[in-house]
Order: sequence, then structure tokens, then C-alpha cells
Amino acid sequence: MAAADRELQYMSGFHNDFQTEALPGALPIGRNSPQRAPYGLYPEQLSGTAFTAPRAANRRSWLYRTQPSVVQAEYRRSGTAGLQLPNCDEPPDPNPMRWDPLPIPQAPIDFIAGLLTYCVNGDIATQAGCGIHLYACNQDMTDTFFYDADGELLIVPQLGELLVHTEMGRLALAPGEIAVIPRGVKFQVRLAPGTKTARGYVCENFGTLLQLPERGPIGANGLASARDFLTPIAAYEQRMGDFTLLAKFQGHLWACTLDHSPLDVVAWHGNYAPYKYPLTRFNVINTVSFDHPDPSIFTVLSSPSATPGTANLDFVIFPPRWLVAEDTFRPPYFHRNVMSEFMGLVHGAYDAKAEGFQPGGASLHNCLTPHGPDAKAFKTATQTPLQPVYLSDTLAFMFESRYPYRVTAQALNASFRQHDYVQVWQDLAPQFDPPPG
Ligand SMILES: O=C(O)Cc1cc(O)ccc1O
Ligand SMILES: [Fe+2]
Repeated sequence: MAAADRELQYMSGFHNDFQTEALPGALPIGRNSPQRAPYGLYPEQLSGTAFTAPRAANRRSWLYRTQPSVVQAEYRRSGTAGLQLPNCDEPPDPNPMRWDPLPIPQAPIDFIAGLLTYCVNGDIATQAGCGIHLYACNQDMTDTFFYDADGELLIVPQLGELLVHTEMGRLALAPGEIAVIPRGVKFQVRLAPGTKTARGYVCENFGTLLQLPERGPIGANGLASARDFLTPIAAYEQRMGDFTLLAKFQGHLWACTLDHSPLDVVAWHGNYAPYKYPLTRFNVINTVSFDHPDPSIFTVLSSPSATPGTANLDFVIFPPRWLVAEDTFRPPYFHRNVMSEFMGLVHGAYDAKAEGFQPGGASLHNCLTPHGPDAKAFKTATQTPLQPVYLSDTLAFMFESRYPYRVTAQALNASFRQHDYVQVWQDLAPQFDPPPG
């Protein structure tokens, strides 16, 4: 099969034990590390969990590459303006926050340089919490590659199609789909033909690897199904040049040079690999009687913490769906949540906030910060006659975490932050009308 035809083919399944080779015979058979691997390839193990992690949680892959990853120069400190840690001198902020869409860049900028950290929670060093970044870019990464030693990257494109070239294969990624690049996997992001500008969200999970949530009483089916997750087949390039490998390590960027493309993996096998998932495949469960269920019924992927049911990170979506609840306030209720909620919007409108929360925008409702439908949404939802309604053109999502988010100075002070966000609730006047006497 020609190299170009091999691109963008996928294997189905979630955390399966996959095996794939871009050249017939490149994968050793029956052992991981033969005395001499086929075609002079170097075997290299990539461990995503401790060697001794229980079998069900253990993740590792064996990569067969033209040169081992150690063939690279010394790491030196690097910096991009946008990838930042929150200022620890300032206390975390309980105010509800919202941002207009991340502005589209005018100057040339690639995916990594175009990342802007909004907030971070937990602690990278103890592998708890996550970082939340938005990206806006208009250039391919060509001679620069990247890996993240701090967390796996959940990418949620909002605008434009990406081609993610990873050392384990190539993924095409469009708005409405998500991808997860495992911690440590080297990759490069390019723009798909026809895409001039791309924008989206990235959640960097420092904790337990994302997994499918339990279905509990829902039963054996529903929500996201393992077979709809797609992992790329092996694809490699043999390219010499002056290349830079960027590494995010404990919150900071480091860079080293190398004279060959690190995307030189000819074959691999294992259960630690990138994957993508089309959110349209999500089977949406909701009430068919009354009341608004908690949004945990919309969980696509979850990173558990040590406390049962209390996620390090839940990735929750609000996709198109029927609303049929009777005698019910149908949008999200007013609430105060001990978990912290960061939200984004891929397309359309969100029913709790029809205006102000825009595609490419973001909101943050931190631990126990009161929030809910804005005054307009409350009025509409309490006055409209209740018919079955199809909520079309909507795709919001939430990164929900047990750890409060600390917002970076650049996000706090961004020109596109809506400093008057709290006003959206202030018209909720008293309407208490007790019986006389
Ligand atoms: O705050 C939000 O908009 C997210 C959310 C949605 C919902 O349907 C119920 C609770 C909740 O936190
Ligand atoms: Fe909420």
C-alpha cells in the first residue's frame, strides 16, 4: 500500500492491545526485544503507567523506530508566551468568570505557540488535576515536535481541521471530534487542507488516565461505546533536518535539537496510544419523565481520583438532544457544586446562556461558586409551554474537577474576558408571592 493511502486509517476500540506495522514484517513476532529487530529497527518501550500497575490499568506500548529516542541533544529551557502557570502569590479566585472567543491570530503562529493557558488545578508533581489551554493557530508545525511529560492531552477542536502527526500514526481531527494524545507521545500539529485557522480547547490531564465511565444502572450499553474510539495505524517519516523537540516538563517548556524526525516509528504494539472519538456517536441518556438530571449522565471520559465518584477530571458534553421533561424547569438548574466547572462551546448556543457564551469562548464556575441559567434563560424556560423540543445546533462541554482552578494572570487580565459576567444574573428579582395573611 502506498504511504499516502496508509494515512488516516484507524483501528477501533478503547485501550485495546493493538498491533500495527507500516512495513510488512517490521513487528517482531513472539517477543518485544529480539536480539536484532526486523530491518535494523530499535525497540523502545513507552510506559504510560508504572511497570507494576494492575493488569487492568497497565498501559504501555513497544515502538520499533529507526533510532531510539535518546538520539537527541541536551534539553535547554525554552518558552512560549502562552503556556503559563498560575501565579501562586495571588489567591485562587471564587468569582464566576467568562471569556469571549479566543481572538483569531493575525501573525503566523503554530499550535504549540498558539496555546494559551487559562487555568491549572491540582498539582503536576503529584499527578493530580489538569491544565486548561485554548489554542488558536494558522501555521503547520514543520520542524518542531512536542511531547507533554505532565499529562495526556484531550484536544477539543472548535474551528478548523487538524492533522495530528504522532509518532504512533496520523489522526485527522475536526470540530465535533475529540482526540487524546497520551503523555509522552511525540507529535506535530498541521492544518488540514482548506483550513486557514484553527481554534479549540486542550485539557491536560495530570491524573489517572482518562477512561470510559461506569454505566451503573444504565446497563451494558449507552453513553460512549468502546468501538467508536479510533487509534491510528503506524506511519513514519525518514526526514533529516534541523529539528526541535519541545517538551513540557513540570509546567515549563524545554527544547532539544535533533537531526532526524522523531516520527520514525515503523511499527508498534500495545495499549498506550493516541485515539479520537466523534462526539456524534455519543448515546445521550436523559429523563423521559420530569426534572433535569445531573450532567454526569453526559460523561464521555473520566479520570477518577482515589475517592470513589469524585473525579480528578470528567469530560462531559451537552450535545443535540430531545427535551421532553414534563412540569420541569428544563435548562440547567441554579446550583452550587463542590466540584469546579470549566466550560467551552464548540458550536451553536447553550440553553442556560443563549447569549454571551459563544463558540470559542469559555466560562469558569469554581468550587461552590453559585451559578445557573441567566435571567433571560430563566424567564423563557419558566414561561414557555412545554412541548417536546429538539435542541439542535448545540455542543457545549465541561471539564469538571474536584480541584479548584487557579486562573493564570494572562486569562484574568485578558482583553477578551467579560468582567461584567456576574450581571447576567442580577435581573433575577424577588418574585416571592406568599398567600395573604
Ligand atoms: O453549570 C453548567 O452549565 C453545567 C451544568 C449543566 C447541567 O445541566 C447541570 C449542572 C451543571 O453544572
Ligand atoms: Fe454548573
